Amino acid sequence: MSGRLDEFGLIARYFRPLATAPGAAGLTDDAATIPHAFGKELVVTTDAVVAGVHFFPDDPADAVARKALRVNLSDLAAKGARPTGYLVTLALPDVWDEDWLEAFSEGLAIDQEEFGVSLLGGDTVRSPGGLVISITAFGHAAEGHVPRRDGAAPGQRLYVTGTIGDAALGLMLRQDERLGRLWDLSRAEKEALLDRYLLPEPRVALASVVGAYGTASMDVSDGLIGDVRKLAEASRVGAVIDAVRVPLSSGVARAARLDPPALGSALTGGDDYEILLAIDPEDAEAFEAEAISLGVRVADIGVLTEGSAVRVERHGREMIFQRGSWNHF
Ligand SMILES: Nc1ncnc2c1ncn2[C@@H]1O[C@H](COP(=O)(O)OP(=O)(O)O)[C@@H](O)[C@H]1O
Ligand SMILES: Cc1ncc(C[n+]2csc(CCOP(=O)(O)OP(=O)(O)O)c2C)c(N)n1
Ligand SMILES: [Mg+2]
Ligand SMILES: [Mg+2]
Ligand SMILES: [Mg+2]
Repeated sequence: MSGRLDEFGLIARYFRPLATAPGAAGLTDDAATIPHAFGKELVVTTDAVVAGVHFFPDDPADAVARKALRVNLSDLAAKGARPTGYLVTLALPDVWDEDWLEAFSEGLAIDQEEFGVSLLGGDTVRSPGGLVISITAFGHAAEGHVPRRDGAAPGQRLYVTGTIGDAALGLMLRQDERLGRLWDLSRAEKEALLDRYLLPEPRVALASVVGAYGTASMDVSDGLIGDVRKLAEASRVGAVIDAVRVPLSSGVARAARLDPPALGSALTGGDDYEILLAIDPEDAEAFEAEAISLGVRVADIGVLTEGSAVRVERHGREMIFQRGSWNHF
């Protein structure tokens, strides 16, 4: 069905109701404003999601919208920032559907409520190719408490939040449903993996704790092993990761037992949107206690070392990976 609304009708109907912040000017102006917050740092990030690359073209529109927003909130949380607002650029295929757009804007509305953010503006254009959604998100962090990727030092511990590999195995299940039998997954485990792929859970609740304790931090989007390498390289350190300590959900743990290559996929597949951070050993106990009090599971998966080698061990043996993480090219 071809759209009946024109560009501006579409913006007014589906996006204006989301522009709740005064600085968004009801989406009737050339630019938005963000008020200054004393003692805070304005943190900004952008990530695009593309049909066929980051999600399946037939994924529900509300989930696509929420994924596009959440991958950005994940980057903010990794920098110790709570989100405040965001811009959306929507490149819509020639043929679009009002039901799709309505579900898309409803998805954004749900997450605006959940994470306390407002739409600030954006752009809507026609795409002769596939659907592309680019979001730029803004957040505030306490001044001087924005952990970068380059702050880790030898002797510090490496922590990761949540569980790793659910989304990557969820994606593999989407691509080949027979894997569900090979991995002997229950219905609930299968659903959990598929859900994690469809809808990441950014660790927004942990932002201030990450800012307070992280000496270096990043979110895990491309794959744990490759992302550890990025953090280690930025910090000019090496690392030893104990694969046995990497937290796995019950579905991923069983898949890894029954089908050993699934462990490699979990550790390198990406789409986790968990936070990887370095912590001074003296702060480890306090950090763990604060994370637990916020309901976020954190696990010590290894140590940062002198040098530049990133080694992954399992029961004392080195694990070798063909690829440590996703790469677009
Ligand atoms: N086209 C671009 N123009 C400017 N900066 C870019 C571009 N693409 C990526 N970057 C920057 O390169 C760095 C790495 O990007 P990326 O791997 O996408 O980070 P993340 O995984 O946190 O989204 C980031 O600082 C990002 O802002
Ligand atoms: C249909 C589909 N195929 C493959 C993937 C796997 N995948 C695509 S991009 C990506 C990495 C994360 O995306 P990227 O654009 O690199 O985000 P960033 O690292 O910039 O946050 C992964 C694991 C997917 N999510 N969906
Ligand atoms: Mg990016
Ligand atoms: Mg990131
Ligand atoms: Mg990436």
